Amino acid sequence: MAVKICGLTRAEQAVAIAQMGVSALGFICVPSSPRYIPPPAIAAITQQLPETVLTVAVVANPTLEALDSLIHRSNIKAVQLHGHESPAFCQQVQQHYPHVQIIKALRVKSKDTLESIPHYIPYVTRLLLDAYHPQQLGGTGTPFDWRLLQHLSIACPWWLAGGITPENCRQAIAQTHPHGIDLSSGVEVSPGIKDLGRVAALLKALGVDANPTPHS
Ligand SMILES: O=C(O)c1ccccc1N[C@@H]1O[C@H](COP(=O)(O)O)[C@@H](O)[C@H]1O
Repeated sequence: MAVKICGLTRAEQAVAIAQMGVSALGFICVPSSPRYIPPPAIAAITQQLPETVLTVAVVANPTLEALDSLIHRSNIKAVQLHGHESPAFCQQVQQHYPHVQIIKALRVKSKDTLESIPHYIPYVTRLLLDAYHPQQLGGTGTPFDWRLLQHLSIACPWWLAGGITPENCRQAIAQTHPHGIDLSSGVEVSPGIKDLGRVAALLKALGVDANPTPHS
């Protein structure tokens, strides 16, 4: 089970959370977010992380030029497209950056959202199914109706997001069977500041072992 903790803004927290055994760390590059962190600050953090951690830049409706600048300045391994990006745009990103993993987030409003999934599959590394909120792109702290995923077979790796917490993570996984989970506000003290005790509680609930020590 992959575990991504998103919305990091502090190097010491990113390093500590990586050492706790998470698979991926996310950095919000959407300027309107209270968790926004600029690309040079991301680069300063990612260079301190173990190679094994997937570093993810979260963007919304970027141009290819903006993505180019972000990828070169932030030293990340994956982009999370969290806006209204089309399958054709994902294909362009894939062609331009074959070495960068593509995570396409779909904000699940109804069953109709899920009908677009097959169109994205050829162009993404994995999908992320997050909650829909009319005013917020992400980091809402609200789960969507997981029953919408019942009887749905998704033919590519996918992660579940939206309101996951240490308390509900096991139920979320049991009900939806994702390949990974992604949390932000459920393990936070305040936007961008993580609660390491809650991250530890999450990993304990999931039975994830801390990394061995080479990076400590
Ligand atoms: O966290 C944000 O501020 C944010 C802003 C813009 C796009 C995505 C954002 N966060 C993503 O939201 C989900 C889940 O968050 P939560 O656990 O419900 O708080 C996660 O994928 C973040 O990458």
